[in-house]
Formats: sequence, structure tokens, C-alpha cells
Amino acid sequence: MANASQPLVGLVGWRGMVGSVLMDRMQAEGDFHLIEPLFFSTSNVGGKAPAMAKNETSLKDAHDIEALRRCDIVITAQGGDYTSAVFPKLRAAGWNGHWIDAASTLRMNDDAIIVLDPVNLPVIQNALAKGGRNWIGGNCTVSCMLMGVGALYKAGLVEWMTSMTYQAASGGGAQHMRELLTQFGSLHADVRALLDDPKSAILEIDRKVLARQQSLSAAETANFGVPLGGSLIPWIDKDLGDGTSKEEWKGGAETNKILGQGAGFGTAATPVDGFCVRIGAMRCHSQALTFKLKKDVPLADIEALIAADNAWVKVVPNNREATMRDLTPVAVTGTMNIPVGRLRKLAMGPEYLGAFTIGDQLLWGAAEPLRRMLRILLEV
Ligand SMILES: NC(=O)C1=CN([C@@H]2O[C@H](COP(=O)(O)OP(=O)(O)OC[C@H]3O[C@@H](n4cnc5c(N)ncnc54)[C@H](OP(=O)(O)O)[C@@H]3O)[C@@H](O)[C@H]2O)C=CC1
Ligand SMILES: N[C@@H](CC(=O)OP(=O)(O)O)C(=O)O
Repeated sequence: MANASQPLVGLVGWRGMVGSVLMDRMQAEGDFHLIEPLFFSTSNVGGKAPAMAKNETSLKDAHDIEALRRCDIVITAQGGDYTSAVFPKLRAAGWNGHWIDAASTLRMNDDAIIVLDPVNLPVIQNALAKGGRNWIGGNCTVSCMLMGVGALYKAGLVEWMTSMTYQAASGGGAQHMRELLTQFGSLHADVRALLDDPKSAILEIDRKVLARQQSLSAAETANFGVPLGGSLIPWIDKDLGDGTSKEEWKGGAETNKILGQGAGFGTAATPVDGFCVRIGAMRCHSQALTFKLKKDVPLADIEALIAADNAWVKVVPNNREATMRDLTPVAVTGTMNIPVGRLRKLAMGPEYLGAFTIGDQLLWGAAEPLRRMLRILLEV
């Protein structure tokens, strides 16, 4: 970095859900030893900064452009509205520092790179060499998928891919996680007495659960809009008006942009499309993938390619015992592991490959790519 002393790194959104996971990872990896952190707030300006603060121990105003301009690097997990409000003003004020952002706002801008360095380090390095300054974390589903099966793309093997996702409540934010649990609690409370009686009729329990789901109050569905506990929602993010959800659009657009092969959708270098579904998991996004490969590659070679791609991907043997032990959100939550299992050739022909992969959407899906981008910048 340009500064002889430690680079001044502004941290915005550090106490939110994504920000807290980011802080934990930065502490675990010793990142604070390498920086002078400057903590910002939108709600508690002048308050006490967290223990990782060194010389700057009070919280700065996250909307104060002059305070932000002091930073060599700003990392934000504050959200898209904050990015929209502050980023243009900061650049207009002549700030030339590095902006690292969890929000989707700037992702598809020409001057922004979607960062996922185990997958696209050459794309990042190329942009750095050309003076790139805007580094944006990818959509959680896309990042977790590419951490798992990016090897197939890098090897040029993918003709097309379709995904069917099973996305956790955390993708909506902290309130969504609370709402899911509240709904489950509400359903359970209504049938508790029947459950306690081993002789009670299961169809009676089922009827009462459905009645409760259908009568959940507006307050109990304020975040998801409909019941999620004991149900699912096959639509995530905005309605693009052409039959696709924005989350589905991101699958194609962001996958190709991360890989540095154009951001198009439909006519993208590699067609990627599918359905994105919210389910009642807490913070792991899972996805079933179908690939049409460009040629028939032996399954053992595919497994070896995937396993060797990065330090976090783990190939799970395609049998019942290993799948049930290692390929569930409960097994993956809170870990950096990206298991890829259920790998098998499908009945459609030897070029058709099935796979199932899972990632913690707050770690590889949000915080970790940002943290690693910070380390890349610190090493420049
Ligand atoms: N949730 C996700 O899975 C993903 C989120 N993102 C991006 O990250 C952004 C932030 O998401 P997320 O972390 O879930 O948002 P949160 O709502 O958890 O946090 C955002 C901000 O809300 C403020 N806040 C208000 N009340 C509280 C509270 N009780 N506890 C903690 N913070 C509070 C904090 O700002 P302050 O300290 O200034 O008051 C905080 O930085 C998203 O908008 C999105 O752009 C990206 C990928 C995945
Ligand atoms: N849309 C994701 C979470 C998210 O924040 O995505 P993005 O960063 O692309 O807006 C989900 O709901 O699971």
C-alpha cells in the first residue's frame, strides 16, 4: 500500500450479521495485525469502537465523506442502500481508495470486479494491474457454487449448467432467520399436546399444522410474506417480469462475470440457469446441479479435478452414509468446507453430470471473499 504506516481500513456494517462474521474471520486470520482499523456507524456516531480498534477508538459517521476519504480501503457490509447513498459521493469527492463491498449494487458495473479469488484470481490481478478500485462480493449462491465446482469451468468442460437451489433463511437477513424459528415454534406449540400422546393420529396433527400455517398473522410472516416453516418459497429476490427471479438471473450473469467471460445472460459464454428456492434451513445454501459437459469425462477424473481445485472443496463419496453425514447444511454450517457430492453421470448420457453442493452463505457466500480481497490488497 501507499502508506508507510499500516493502511487505514474503514469498516462499515461491522456489527451486522455479515459484518460480524467478517470480523470473526478477520480476527481468526490475524488481519487486524496488518491494518489500522477505522470503525464507522450509521446509528452510534461517537460511540466506542470494538476491541480491535487501535488508535481510532470512537465510531465515525458512516455518511461523513471526509472521514471516509481518509481511508486507503473501505470494506462495507452495510447494505445496498448505504452503497447507493455513499459510494458515488465518495468517488465524486476524488477518493481513489479501494472499495470492498458485500452488497450487490455495484456488481455488474464495468469498473467493478466480483471477487472470489480461489476461482478468479487472474481476473482480480488483471483488474488490479489496470488500476481497478472496486471489489464486490458475489451473490452467495453463485460464490458457494463456484467454490465447489469452479474446476469444471476452469477446465473448459461446461457446455451449460442448470441449478436447483435450496437457500437458507439467512440470505434474507437476521430478521428472516428469527421469523423462520418463530414460525416453527408457533406450529409446534399448536400440536405439542398431540405430539406428546403417542396414540394421537398423525393426520390430525397434520391438519392442525396446516391450519396454523394458513392462519399465521401478518406479523409472523412480515419478512417472508408467506409461511416458510414447514413449507418452501420458489421465488427469491425481485420479479424481473419475464418469468425469472433476480436471484436466478444472477446465476447466469454473475457466474460468467466472475469467470471473466462476459456478464451476459442467455447468450452468455456459458449458459447457467435454474430455479432458486427458499427453504427452512438457517444459513447454508444448498444446490443440485446438472451439467452438460462438452465431452464424456470419466467420473473419477471429474472427482479428482474438483477435489484438487482449492483447499476448501471436499468431494463426498456418492453413497448414502457419506452423503447423510457430510452433505447437509447442519454438517457444513459455521465451517469453511464446501462439500460436493452426489456426483454421478445421469441417465441422459455420458456428458450429463449431476452434483450436489453446499456452502455457508455467510462465510464463502458473503464475508470470506471480502476478507481475502483485503489481504490481496495488503500484499500489493
Ligand atoms: N445476509 C446475507 O446473507 C447477505 C448480505 N449481503 C449484503 O450485506 C448487507 C448486510 O446484510 P446483513 O449483515 O444481513 O444486515 P444486518 O441488518 O444484520 O446489518 C446491517 C446494519 O444494520 C444496523 N443494525 C441495526 N440494528 C442492528 C442490530 N440489532 N444488530 C446488528 N446490526 C444492526 C448495523 O448498522 P450500524 O452499526 O451502522 O447501526 C448493521 O451494520 C446486505 O444488505 C447485503 O447487501 C451480502 C451477501 C449475503
Ligand atoms: N439473495 C440472497 C442473499 C443476498 O444478499 O444476495 P445478494 O448479495 O446477491 O443480494 C438470498 O436471499 O439468499
